[in-house]
Amino acid sequence: MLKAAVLGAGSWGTALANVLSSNGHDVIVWGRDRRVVDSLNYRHENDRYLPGAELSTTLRATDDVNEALTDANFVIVSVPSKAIPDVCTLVAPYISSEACVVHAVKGFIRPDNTRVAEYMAKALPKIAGRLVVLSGPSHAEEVVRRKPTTVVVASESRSAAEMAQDVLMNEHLRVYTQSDMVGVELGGTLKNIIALGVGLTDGLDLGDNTKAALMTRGLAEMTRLGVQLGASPLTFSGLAGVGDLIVTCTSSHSRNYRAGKLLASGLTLSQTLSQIGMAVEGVGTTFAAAELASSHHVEMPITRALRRVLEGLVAPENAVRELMQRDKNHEMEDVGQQPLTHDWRRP
Ligand SMILES: NC(=O)c1ccc[n+]([C@@H]2O[C@H](COP(=O)([O-])OP(=O)(O)OC[C@H]3O[C@@H](n4cnc5c(N)ncnc54)[C@H](O)[C@@H]3O)[C@@H](O)[C@H]2O)c1
Ligand SMILES: O=P(O)(O)OC[C@H](O)CO
Repeated sequence: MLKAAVLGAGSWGTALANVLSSNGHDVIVWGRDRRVVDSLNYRHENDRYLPGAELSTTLRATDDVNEALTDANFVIVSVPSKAIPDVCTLVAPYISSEACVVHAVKGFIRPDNTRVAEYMAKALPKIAGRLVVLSGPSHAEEVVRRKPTTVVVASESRSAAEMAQDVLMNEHLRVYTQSDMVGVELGGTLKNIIALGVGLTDGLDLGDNTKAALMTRGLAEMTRLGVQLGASPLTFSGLAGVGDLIVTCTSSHSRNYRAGKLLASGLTLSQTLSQIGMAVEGVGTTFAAAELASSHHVEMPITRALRRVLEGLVAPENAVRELMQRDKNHEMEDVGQQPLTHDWRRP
């Protein structure tokens, strides 16, 4: 049995803590909101973020980070990306250099557009070698109800990735290891842009062909940026790429997809975010990816169009029209596919 700490008492932190506790580990969740901490301790429910889901009765919670991290040799960080700098500062004095630290965050650190693992490795150098990224198609609402789910854990350290796999895996949650940390992190992060876009086009009733087009061409631009930032292109055809893209673009659980739909209904961005009331990582990620695309000279037309929609510079219908009217292109132009027939080799 491990002593595990989960930092973040939102939907994902709670669902992951429940997995660990159901697997027989001694788990304590740290949350900053006393009301949520009390709900976890006294009602075995997270009535703010996962109402109605019954949690393990051995799961404990605290608002004292020192208490959470004392003797913890397995730590999961599951707060929104914008909270990562503050959380790193807060935990730095207490986290053990022996701990295996898994981050389950899907976003960039603004304004520098740093990956979360990259940021954490610098902010918490003592755990850099034991850092793991957890990603993949996994809505907290389903994980907490034990629906069969698959995720990926990636690390530079094979033993850290395998420890995370052993500790988290059970008959409802299948955990794969990976060595491509950058790809696993970027797949889970960038798909949120496309889910926002699909929510918008579904909200405008543009149909299933449009959805398939956005998902497929979205995956192409996610992969292009990922490869420029050091990822393996193959990772984008795995769980952390296409797997997470499918679940986020097609599930009513997705906050990013729902945010897109609300925007299409005419709500402003701030009205949309306050109506959702939870992390909608795709918004910050759209700005981050558009900036990274421009500094790395990567073509990301969907991301660029969505950024203009979020800035209020173009109506969603017009953004779609502009995307459809882009210059003619070869589907595999950007991935360097060689022509397959003699005829294509003619100038
Ligand atoms: N919900 C899911 O199904 C799911 C699945 C996979 C990954 N994720 C990712 O997990 C991360 C966390 O998302 P979530 O879904 O749990 O969000 P959430 O909105 O459900 O909960 C966010 C939690 O973080 C806390 N928080 C916010 N700012 C904080 C700060 N400065 N210090 C401490 N705590 C702070 C909030 O109080 C809340 O408990 C996101 O990057 C998200 O993309 C979520
Ligand atoms: O609810 P979303 O849109 O933040 O998506 C949650 C997870 O990333 C799905 O894998």
